[in-house]
Amino acid sequence: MRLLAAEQGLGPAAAAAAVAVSRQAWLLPGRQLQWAGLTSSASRSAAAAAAAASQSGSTGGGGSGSGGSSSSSSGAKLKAVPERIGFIGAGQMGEALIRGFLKARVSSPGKICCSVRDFDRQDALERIGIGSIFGDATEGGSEEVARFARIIFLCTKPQAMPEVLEALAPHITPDHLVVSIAAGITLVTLEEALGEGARVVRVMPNTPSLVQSGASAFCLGRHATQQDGELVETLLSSVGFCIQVQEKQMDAVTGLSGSGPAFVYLMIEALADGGVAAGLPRDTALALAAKTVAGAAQMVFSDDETSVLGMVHPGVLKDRVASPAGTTIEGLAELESSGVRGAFIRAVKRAAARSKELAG
Ligand SMILES: NC(=O)C1=CN([C@@H]2O[C@H](COP(=O)(O)OP(=O)(O)OC[C@H]3O[C@@H](n4cnc5c(N)ncnc54)[C@H](O)[C@@H]3O)[C@@H](O)[C@H]2O)C=CC1
Ligand SMILES: O=C(O)[C@@H]1CCC=N1
Repeated sequence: MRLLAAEQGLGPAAAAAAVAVSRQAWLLPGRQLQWAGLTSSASRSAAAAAAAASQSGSTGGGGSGSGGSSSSSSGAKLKAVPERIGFIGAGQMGEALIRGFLKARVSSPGKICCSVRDFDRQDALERIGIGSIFGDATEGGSEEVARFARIIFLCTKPQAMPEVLEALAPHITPDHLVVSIAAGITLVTLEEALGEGARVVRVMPNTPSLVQSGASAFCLGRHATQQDGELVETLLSSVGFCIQVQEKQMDAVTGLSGSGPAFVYLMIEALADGGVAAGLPRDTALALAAKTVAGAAQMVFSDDETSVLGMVHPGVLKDRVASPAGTTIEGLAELESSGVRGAFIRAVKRAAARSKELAG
């Protein structure tokens, strides 16, 4: 059994560092995950997640420097990506990624271009310093993006993808890497639309990427190289946790971590409502609710004698909160009798099923 840092006579800072080191040792790169369905790169990503959680709030700093290295959300040094990056569509998720990349300094405004359809998007991008803003992707924008950038993120709605892919296809060369974040749109659809040999990666990010706390999964197309995978991993790791999965798992990822932030916001809102109902002012209730959710999530990545792969089972943590004949068990009983557990399971399954439907 490992000695706790405190038992070794270390102060709080050294103790924290020792815990981080022991966690990293537990999650050494290359350590094989035992869980089914996760690829080997998952072990690197799980280590990043554990480290990220142990350093909550660390973001790699603001600003928009270029070149050199940057910090991932885990605090690890990342190389800034030298390739120019294009975005086709920059709404909620596209802008979250752009802002996240800039905050992490993995790219810089001069190395990013966007094709946008609306004036409000153009204004929003200009405000964060993006200078190369082209028009609608179906009206010349995609050609300009392909000329400017070697990595092209497709960030339009799935329903808009057929026309976007059709407009982009003639301009894709073997030098381009195309990264789609569209829910449901499969690698085969992307590859067939973009033409033989197109290097494609399918990603499912989520909006907390904006604050370097994203959770993303990706899978590689037939012609994407290992370097392409590493490049995408570098970009996604700069804005949070990232894991490589098999494509057949992407709908489940979409239902869980893609849509999941909305489910959690609903939970935070409801918790805050409960606080108000119990007598708290709204702002106090909301702050307590959100901090409770963030802290509870962080605890899953804490290191103790029960942790596996840097994670403590939430059931163990739940039991530690609930005192015999106390307050928590009363609340838990209410949640269970209301079917909340089943509701979350069904919500993820339904969102995953919708992702599959979007494939067409
Ligand atoms: N919102 C989220 O939390 C997540 C979204 N996604 C995926 O990201 C994609 C975008 O979703 P959102 O950002 O939520 O949608 P959004 O509607 O906020 O953004 C899409 C943007 O694409 C633009 N657009 C549409 N057609 C265009 C064209 N021909 N040329 C240039 N721009 C065009 C729209 O004007 C809009 O600004 C979707 O495919 C979705 O499945 C993936 C993960 C999470
Ligand atoms: O709601 C949607 O369809 C997108 C995909 C995942 C999150 N938002």
